[in-house]
Amino acid sequence: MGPPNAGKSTLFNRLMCRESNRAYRLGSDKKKGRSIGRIGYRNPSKRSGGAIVSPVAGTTRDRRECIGSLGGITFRLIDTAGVDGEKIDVAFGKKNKTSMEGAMIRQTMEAARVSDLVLLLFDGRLGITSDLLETIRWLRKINHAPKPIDSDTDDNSNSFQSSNRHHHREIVILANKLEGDRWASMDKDNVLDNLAEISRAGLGDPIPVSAEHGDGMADIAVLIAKLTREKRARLGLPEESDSDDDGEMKKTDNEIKPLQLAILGRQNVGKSTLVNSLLGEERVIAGEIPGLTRDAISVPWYWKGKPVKIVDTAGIRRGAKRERSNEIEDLAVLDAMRAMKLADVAVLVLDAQARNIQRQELAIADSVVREGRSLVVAANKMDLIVDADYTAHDFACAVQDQIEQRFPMLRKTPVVAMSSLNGENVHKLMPVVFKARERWARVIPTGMLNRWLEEVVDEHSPPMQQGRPTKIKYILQTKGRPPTFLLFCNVTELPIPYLRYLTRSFQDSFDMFGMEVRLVVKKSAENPFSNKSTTNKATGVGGWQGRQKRFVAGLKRTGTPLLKGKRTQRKK
Ligand SMILES: Nc1nc2c(ncn2[C@@H]2O[C@H](COP(=O)(O)OP(=O)(O)OP(=O)(O)O)[C@@H](O)[C@H]2O)c(=O)[nH]1
Ligand SMILES: Nc1nc2c(ncn2[C@@H]2O[C@H](COP(=O)(O)OP(=O)(O)OP(=O)(O)O)[C@@H](O)[C@H]2O)c(=O)[nH]1
Repeated sequence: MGPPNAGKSTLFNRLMCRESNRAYRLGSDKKKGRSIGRIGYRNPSKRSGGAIVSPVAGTTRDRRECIGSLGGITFRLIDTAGVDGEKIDVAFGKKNKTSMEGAMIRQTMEAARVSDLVLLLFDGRLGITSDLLETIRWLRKINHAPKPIDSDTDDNSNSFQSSNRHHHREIVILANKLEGDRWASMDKDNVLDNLAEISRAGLGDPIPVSAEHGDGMADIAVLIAKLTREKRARLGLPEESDSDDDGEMKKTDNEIKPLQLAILGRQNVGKSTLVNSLLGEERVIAGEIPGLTRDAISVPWYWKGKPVKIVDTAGIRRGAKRERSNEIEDLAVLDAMRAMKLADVAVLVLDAQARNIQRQELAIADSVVREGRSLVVAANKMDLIVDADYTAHDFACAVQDQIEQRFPMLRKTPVVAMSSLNGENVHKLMPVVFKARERWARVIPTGMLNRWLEEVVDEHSPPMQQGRPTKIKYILQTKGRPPTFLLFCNVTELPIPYLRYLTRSFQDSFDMFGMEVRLVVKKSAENPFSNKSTTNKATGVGGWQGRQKRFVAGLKRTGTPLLKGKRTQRKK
């Protein structure tokens, strides 16, 4: 926490535990920049997955959370928006400001409320400013506010119930940007003049640190270790052993994997409003200013007892519409695309007032399926459609038609028409999302697949190639998420229209809409399971039955037996 531009996000990124925050375990930004496809961004920047860092004051808006780690201790880490005099006036009701200012301070206040330790950062090179002093006064006031039921016991639910238990938060002041010997060599008059004020606040001397260079992290580590020990003693927990936190992490790994849900769309279509409506609280900042959301905010949540990680993302404008020099917007789009790549299901939010799906939205839909994610469309702001002849159903059909024209494989993509602002039909979204994930991850029994193949080939056989009949002998699912199949044929390729026919028929038969169905053609002289000579003489198990057994066992074990096998062979 601290004034704008103090280096809070830089410190957040430094303390972020990349191991535990899997969302950030991808390769280099440069590499991902290439695969983003049509949406693209101009500046991959130096950042690799944390909060957006920029010299522009007021970059961070939402409260961003992750698991932090320092000195072997893991903890919940929160980045907040910069606090200045104006926002504090808003907080105390002295000034009526835009909903954005008010929402920013509410989010920051909530972060302070749920924390055991507040690291109050300021730019040590500037000395102590009036903004910092005001922030200190404000923090002292909220320091004695009730703390919610211990966040340790409530980490995943995100529902901070209030308790009457008063809790003292430790506030520590960090003088940032003092790398190397800057602190020792700087003229501290300005700082010392104001130290008395800080002392009066009972906050002790500032600790010189450099978030960018990592100086002073040992001091923060000692502080966190001390607080952790104290908290354990308070809660009556045994002394921490070295492996304790690792154990906790492993336990979390083994729990049911949450559904990763990314909320995507153009600016101002109502993504944040939808997230808040689903969560039933003002968790992210929503408002009429376009481009309000910047960081992709991931919120753990339970829907009907099922874990979900919902990610609100920045609105995506077409590259051409973005200002050339707007690095923050580029970074925000990059973050949104990263969230999409990690999602199981992506909800594309549209503004129903536009009547037609926009080119940019089609580009987002295209990126979602190219990345192998499952797509659901939310037609928002239906309350603003006053035309009685134009119903939610009409809109849903129009959207489906337009998507189909551009991307035939995306026909019948599920569309939910709703109004996030008044909550109408919002409850219909999550069942559709869960169904979409279930289908996307589905593994279809080989027998069922081959019966389907026989039927479709009987109905419409593949065209001859080079005067010879084309034979599709067998089909196997090599992978789910997205569904991927291997077609064993007597040719290396099947004509695209025929592949389309197979895909359409497959989608109709297995109800797999809103995702790419990947059909890979493999030339094979024989049906892979008809070779009886593979019988193991020792066990007597073999032929196609043995192969199929091993295949199914492999599929259960890894989900991608064939691809894995290939990879291993290459490595050798
Ligand atoms: N020299 C130096 N610069 C730093 C250090 N920490 C952060 N910065 C720079 O300060 C600028 C602001 O950093 P941010 O982390 O975005 O600051 P913030 O407090 O999150 O800013 P807001 O989002 O505006 O509240 C960036 O240009 C950083 O590179 C540091 O330790 N030393
Ligand atoms: N009438 C109406 N207004 C809505 C609805 N959903 C959102 N809004 C309004 O649309 C505006 C934008 O909402 P946000 O939720 O901030 O939109 P966003 O897509 O997150 O915007 P960015 O942060 O710019 O990407 C706000 O003024 C909302 O009140 C809706 O269902 N009906």
